[in-house]
Amino acid sequence: MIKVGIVGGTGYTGVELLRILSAHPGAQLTAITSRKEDGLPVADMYPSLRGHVDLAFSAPDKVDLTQCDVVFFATPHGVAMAQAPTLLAAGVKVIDLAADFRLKDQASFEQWYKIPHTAPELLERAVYGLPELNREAIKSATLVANPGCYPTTMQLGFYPLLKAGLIDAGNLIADAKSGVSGAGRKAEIGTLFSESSDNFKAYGVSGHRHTPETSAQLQRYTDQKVGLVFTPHLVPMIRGMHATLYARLTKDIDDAALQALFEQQYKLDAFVDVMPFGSHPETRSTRGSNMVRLALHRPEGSGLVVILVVQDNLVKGASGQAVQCMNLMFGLPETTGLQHIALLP
Ligand SMILES: NC(=O)C1=CN([C@@H]2O[C@H](COP(=O)(O)OP(=O)(O)OC[C@H]3O[C@@H](n4cnc5c(N)ncnc54)[C@H](OP(=O)(O)O)[C@@H]3O)[C@@H](O)[C@H]2O)C=CC1
Ligand SMILES: CC(=O)N[C@@H](CCC(=O)OP(=O)(O)O)C(=O)O
Repeated sequence: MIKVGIVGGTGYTGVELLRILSAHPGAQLTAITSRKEDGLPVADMYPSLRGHVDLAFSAPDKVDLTQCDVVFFATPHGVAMAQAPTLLAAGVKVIDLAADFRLKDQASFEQWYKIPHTAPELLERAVYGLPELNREAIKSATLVANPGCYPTTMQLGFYPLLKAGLIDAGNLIADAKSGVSGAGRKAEIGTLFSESSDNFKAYGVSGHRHTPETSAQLQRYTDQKVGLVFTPHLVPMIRGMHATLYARLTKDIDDAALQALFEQQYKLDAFVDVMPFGSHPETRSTRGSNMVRLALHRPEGSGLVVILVVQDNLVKGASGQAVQCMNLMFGLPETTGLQHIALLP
């Protein structure tokens, strides 16, 4: 059994890790930290886990995480970089759900995240944890940078077209919407019920930190200079993410060939569903599951291809993807513990 530690077990991605890992046949939950809930049984805070998780939260300084085989950081940016060096030196694998190791360039990290990077020597060692595009590297990784939720949708949608050289990489547009759980469990005015329900707004329009993350990753797959305009929006739902991606086609290709390109690309990927051409994937078709569903469209006379991508921001956008990486890092079948079917309605 893989001994698992979770730093930040009370947050939304932390409890999602608990939900998935408590039913994972190869994982043994060993330590779960919280600074505020030290000593509280996990199931007292989250009754859905009664009978499944019999551990209590521990203050981070009271647990020896070096006894674990892998530690997940479900914490704000800056926490994993402080603790990863010690854990890695002790032979513990680390999966960070935050952004500490996603950008290879320290200056870019510090510019976008507004905190100093305290472990820049680990940036090269970190492997970007998007299995569909980086599977082999993840298998031998000791430090994984789990992608952001929006970047997962953008990369999986644009990648086949970029790799095939079919689009103008300098003019990619992503218009994306997230449920409010994307902002985490911490108290903030913008996520109050009376602010976020019955309301709809864009944010981060002039610059969001997921733009440099996505551009840097997409740049690996094309010789053209990637240019991306990304606009996130907050929608009044709890879970779910919908990205509408636009790209200009630079080569002649018919609808059937476009569809075949995506089907061929993802035919071995259990968690990417290429829906029939012209479909309209719904966020609820991924709710609680590790699936990404996508569909292609060609608006009449526009010269554009539109890719619709949906996922659950807390599962494929965060904790499910992190467990998918863990499975690869420990030589388990990639789908282990991740085959939940989405909740409907
Ligand atoms: N929500 C989402 O959809 C996604 C989130 N992410 C990223 O995952 C990370 C976690 O997100 P989320 O679960 O939403 O966040 P939450 O705010 O819901 O939870 C944060 C957790 O971290 C703990 N924590 C906070 N500060 C510290 C600290 N200094 N040291 C140790 N533990 C700390 C908190 O518990 P306590 O205060 O008790 O210690 C809490 O358990 C973030 O970096 C986020 O950007 C990535 C993809 C999607
Ligand atoms: C709705 C909402 O607020 N979403 C978050 C993204 C969550 C995520 O993926 O975060 P990290 O890159 O920080 O890990 C945001 O836009 O900041």
